[in-house]
Amino acid sequence: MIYTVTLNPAIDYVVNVDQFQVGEINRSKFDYKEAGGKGINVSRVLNHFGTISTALGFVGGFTGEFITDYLTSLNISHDFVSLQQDTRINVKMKSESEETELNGVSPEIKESDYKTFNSKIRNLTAGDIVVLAGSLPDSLPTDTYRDIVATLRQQGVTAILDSSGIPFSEAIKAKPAFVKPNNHELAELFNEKIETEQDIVTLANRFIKTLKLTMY
Ligand SMILES: O=P(O)(O)OC[C@@]1(O)O[C@H](CO)[C@@H](O)[C@@H]1O
Repeated sequence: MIYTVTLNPAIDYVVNVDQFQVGEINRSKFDYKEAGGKGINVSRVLNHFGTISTALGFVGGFTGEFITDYLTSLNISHDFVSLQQDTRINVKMKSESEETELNGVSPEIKESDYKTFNSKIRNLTAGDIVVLAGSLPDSLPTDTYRDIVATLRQQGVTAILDSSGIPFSEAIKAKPAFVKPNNHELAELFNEKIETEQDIVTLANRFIKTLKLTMY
């Protein structure tokens, strides 16, 4: 069975304006809301290609309800832990030439919430595949992905990771089966600048060599 984990999901509020102007009233010409967060997006794409997955993570409040209703309407199975505080709202402002994003504050994950989530992770078994994707909520420690990956590996579960910053550099120590750093994440990991395609290749090779991981 495939599972996706979105510890920090969001309602993505996508707003289209002609020319975004800072400090002015910008009027949307077309907008919509959808369930977002990188793990949920993986579940949506898998669903599009007819592959079943279950979305795990945390949702809360009316925004959390929007997310579960949205996934249910697409026939995507989900088993989130319910939080007291609202799931965040991320605003994606699309203008003619560029996109500006404003990602909201994550709700608090209490110790008891995390325990409930962790017991779901501990119930997974050999042969299962888990995609862990996106940022961590502020209330979770930066080694959270590392712990999850280590637990999954012990259980014979394949862990796939797409994250960034310290949570990513910590998690790769637990050796997930697959990772997918983009150019910014690679540069951040090695504290280097990427200016050319060759820089990407060089850092990617260094990454593969030093960490003995598979990269796509
Ligand atoms: O704040 P994070 O977790 O890094 O990213 C969250 C997010 O920006 O990533 C997805 C893909 O862009 C969106 O659906 C969502 O709003």
